[in-house]
Amino acid sequence: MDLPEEVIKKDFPGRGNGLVAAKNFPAYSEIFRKMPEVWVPDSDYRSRICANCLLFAAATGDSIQAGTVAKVFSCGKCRSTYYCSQECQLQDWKAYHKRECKILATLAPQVPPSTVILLMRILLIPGNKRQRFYSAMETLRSHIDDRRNTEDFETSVVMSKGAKEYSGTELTLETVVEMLCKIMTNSFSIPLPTYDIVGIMFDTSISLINHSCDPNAVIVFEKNVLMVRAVRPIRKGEEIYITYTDNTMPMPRRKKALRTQYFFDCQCTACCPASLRPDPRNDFLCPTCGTAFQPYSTNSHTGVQLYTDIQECSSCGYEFPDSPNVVYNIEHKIANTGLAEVFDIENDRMAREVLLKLKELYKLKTIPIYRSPFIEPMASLIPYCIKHADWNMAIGLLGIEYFMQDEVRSQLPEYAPVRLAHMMRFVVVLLYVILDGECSKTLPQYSIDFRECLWGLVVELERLIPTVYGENSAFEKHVREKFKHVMLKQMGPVLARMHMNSTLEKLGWYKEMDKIKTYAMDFLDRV
Ligand SMILES: C[S@@+](CC[C@H](N)C(=O)[O-])C[C@H]1O[C@@H](n2cnc3c(N)ncnc32)[C@H](O)[C@@H]1O
Repeated sequence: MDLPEEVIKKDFPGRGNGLVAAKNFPAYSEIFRKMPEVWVPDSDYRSRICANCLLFAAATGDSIQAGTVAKVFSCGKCRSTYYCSQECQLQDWKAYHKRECKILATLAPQVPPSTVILLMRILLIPGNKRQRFYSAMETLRSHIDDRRNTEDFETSVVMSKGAKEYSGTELTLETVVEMLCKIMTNSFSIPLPTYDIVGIMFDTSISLINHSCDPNAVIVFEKNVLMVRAVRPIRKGEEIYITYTDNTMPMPRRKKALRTQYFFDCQCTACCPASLRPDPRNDFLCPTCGTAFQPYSTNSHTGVQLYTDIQECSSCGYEFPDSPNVVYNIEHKIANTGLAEVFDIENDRMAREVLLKLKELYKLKTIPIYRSPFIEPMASLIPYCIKHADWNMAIGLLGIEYFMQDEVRSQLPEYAPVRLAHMMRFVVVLLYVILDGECSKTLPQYSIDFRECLWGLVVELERLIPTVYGENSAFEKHVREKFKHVMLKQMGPVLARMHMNSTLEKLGWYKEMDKIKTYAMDFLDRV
């Protein structure tokens, strides 16, 4: 394993190997960057992404959002691996594809799951390189014994059998299964700046980064280059942590997800009883005065959560009628809605159902809008609104996300990549609203100047992108180009230049955005 010189491998009791900083890193700085050792696009994106550089060949509808290449073409032999240029094709051919191409061609038109292709790529590594790679994999955790007791283990065995057979490896099935378990424990997904997950990657040094629900680092991608970036100042010798799970979930759900997927009980600063502190991700509210209270305490050694025995609101004295089961009952109501499991809105009926459930939950007044399970379902409704050109609802939901969820949620400082993705989506919707000539028809009673809002959001995005992706990233370039195009088209060159030289405050951007905020709050009351 070639460990970047900015980090040192260290063994930590209870969590195994981890990476520590070899020097001080200021907040927002890059810790290191590297190309992962192996990566594979996800099945859904295979024909829309360059398998080598991971540039996104966008359909017209997507093109506003993602960095674009003109188009991708498929490998003439297997017809299931796509590239944006011959150069990329050649690079991938030499690195991996020449050994897997025949196999994929035989399997066509079926394409194995991306995890199986990744496993095959590893099994097919030739000669000396293979020896080095396998010995770097040696110490990684597989959790194979934990996995044996899970429902999915049979599927893993079937996948391993497939990879063993296709690749013709001489390794035993048991070894291949263990390798797959290592991949499952140590691989990471590849997000675009828009937060679409387009692939899976595996790298023996990145795998060493441990988890915290209060991380000090984040992984982002610029094409096929991975960057580990500090989101807080990190001192020399301090361990580097990223987050493995949806970090917006409340503590019991995070713990459960980590236990099921990664087989450990999280004792980070956000989960540990000794350091348990107010955390908006966990908040419940007093239904009378709206004061937030912390519902959980935890015995993290056994992984058992204990609910705080709440009898009355410490602020207004409201006596909870269902004390001492207040928290349990709220949790029960959340579970009954099934909202926590909503990640995609598949059809109109589902959209209506989700809206109805959101409404019922909101009416209870005990769960804040910035907390799960409001976040995911609301975010999933946004693409649905875009698809149906329901701009009133889209702007209501985006306003809630921008003002009431992203700003309040802990762990989401303004430089969090997901916040940039949300801002980008806001920009896209405002663009549609303006370009469709829908401006005047959208929320006329609030007299919002959507051009002003769009302009301000783009300026904010431009300011924040370098903190997340570094200077001169493709994402920044893309936003700038898009922004210039819109500015020129919508305002004319003279006006556009005037805007560029003014501050957001002078432009009244905040005033216009405030109108969206007011609308979003009204929207909430009407949900
Ligand atoms: C991607 S690996 C990280 C490297 C790992 N520590 C190793 O030695 O191979 C993920 C595994 O590391 C362990 N791990 C990661 N973060 C942890 C944490 N905060 N506490 C305890 N174990 C952790 C878990 O066993 C998890 O399945």
